[in-house]
Amino acid sequence: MTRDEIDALDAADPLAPMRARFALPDGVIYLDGNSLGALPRDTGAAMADMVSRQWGDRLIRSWNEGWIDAPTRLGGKIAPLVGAATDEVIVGDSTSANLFKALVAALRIDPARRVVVSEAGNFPTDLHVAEGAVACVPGAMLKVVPRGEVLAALGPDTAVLMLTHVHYKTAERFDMPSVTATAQAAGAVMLWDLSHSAGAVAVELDAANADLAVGCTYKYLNGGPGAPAYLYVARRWQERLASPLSGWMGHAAPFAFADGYEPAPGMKRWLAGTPPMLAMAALETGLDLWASVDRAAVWAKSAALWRIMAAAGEAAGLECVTPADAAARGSHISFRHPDAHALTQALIERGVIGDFRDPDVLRLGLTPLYLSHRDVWQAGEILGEIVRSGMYREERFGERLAVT
Ligand SMILES: Cc1ncc(COP(=O)(O)O)c(C=O)c1O
Ligand SMILES: Nc1c(O)cccc1C(=O)C[C@H](N)C(=O)O
Repeated sequence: MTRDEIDALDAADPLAPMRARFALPDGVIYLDGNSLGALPRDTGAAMADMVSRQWGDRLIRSWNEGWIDAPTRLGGKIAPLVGAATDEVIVGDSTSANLFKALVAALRIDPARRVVVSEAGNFPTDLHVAEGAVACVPGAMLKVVPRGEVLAALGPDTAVLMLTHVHYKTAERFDMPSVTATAQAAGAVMLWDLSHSAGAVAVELDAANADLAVGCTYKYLNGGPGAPAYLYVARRWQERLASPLSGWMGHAAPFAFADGYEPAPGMKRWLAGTPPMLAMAALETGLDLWASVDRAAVWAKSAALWRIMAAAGEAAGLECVTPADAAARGSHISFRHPDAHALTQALIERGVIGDFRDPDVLRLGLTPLYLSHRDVWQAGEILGEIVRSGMYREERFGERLAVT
């Protein structure tokens, strides 16, 4: 595509005004919003209000002035982004902790079903937490198989199929309705990790008849580093499942201060301890940005941005490991290259921030809310220059960073 054609796409982009809602540094093209989303401009003021007024002035009274309901209120704001009803999503804890709660709860449904099935190469925390969860349930075990074998691995002993909807490394996307239906036909509960999906691609949990889902909010939802995660439990399961982390905030009457635990009705039972209100304030600002956004325009722009970067990668002779079919991928693009780490570092030196995923993947996140078509095109031009010139082989790009 020519630069004029790219600029015409920006001129017609209904999401173009959203960019001004983010504080992005000058001289940077940020292609890592799939790891840590950009800072919304309103977040600073919202945090200042949280600290000075809500905490400083209102003190403990703030719990009755919006704090105590934050987990369900924010869950309700995430619900439309994942195709759920507002009373099916709650915000709290990390994705890792929510995975644990969901897995143990699902393993307790039927003592004859003791196996958690997942994909080799799933995001590490999913597999690590599953290891820990099965160790807490007598007789339970984890079966990790290659991606193409997950459905064949389901059997009469399967309790849960746990998959990440959009793969963190390759951006491959599972077909949620058909995979869910296959898992359920085998008698298993389906647990989706939506960390790379929500705010990136259309997700319809209720329409897919999903059972359980988790996801993080610091990527496409722009909640800030370590922002609280969310948990979805389909309505039909809500009174049948209970959290193994039975903390007081999930009690039916926390302020009755009872000795015995009685789970709250609905989603509140999945809460454990006190919600982190400073982090909740930042997250709510990120979520509120989505209220006025035409989601169909986001999914369409994601596909358009992807095509621009795919063309640049192809022109540079890079091997793309992300599916070309828009329905079979998320909103990032990954290239395999033996010097992917050095390429990532060389790009960062030129102002294009992407990331490296071990052992050989250069990963570029394409966030439709704040990237223009021109940004992605320009990043593609820079990528081409770096590859063709071979400058990424220079010694200074050889040093491995602790966090990539
Ligand atoms: C698929 C997936 N699950 C989970 C996580 C992270 O979980 P946590 O927020 O608990 O670190 C990530 C990214 O960090 C992820 O990509
Ligand atoms: N959560 C992260 C962190 O605390 C440090 C560095 C990266 C992350 C990430 O979120 C990684 C991300 N989930 C990934 O897909 O690679």
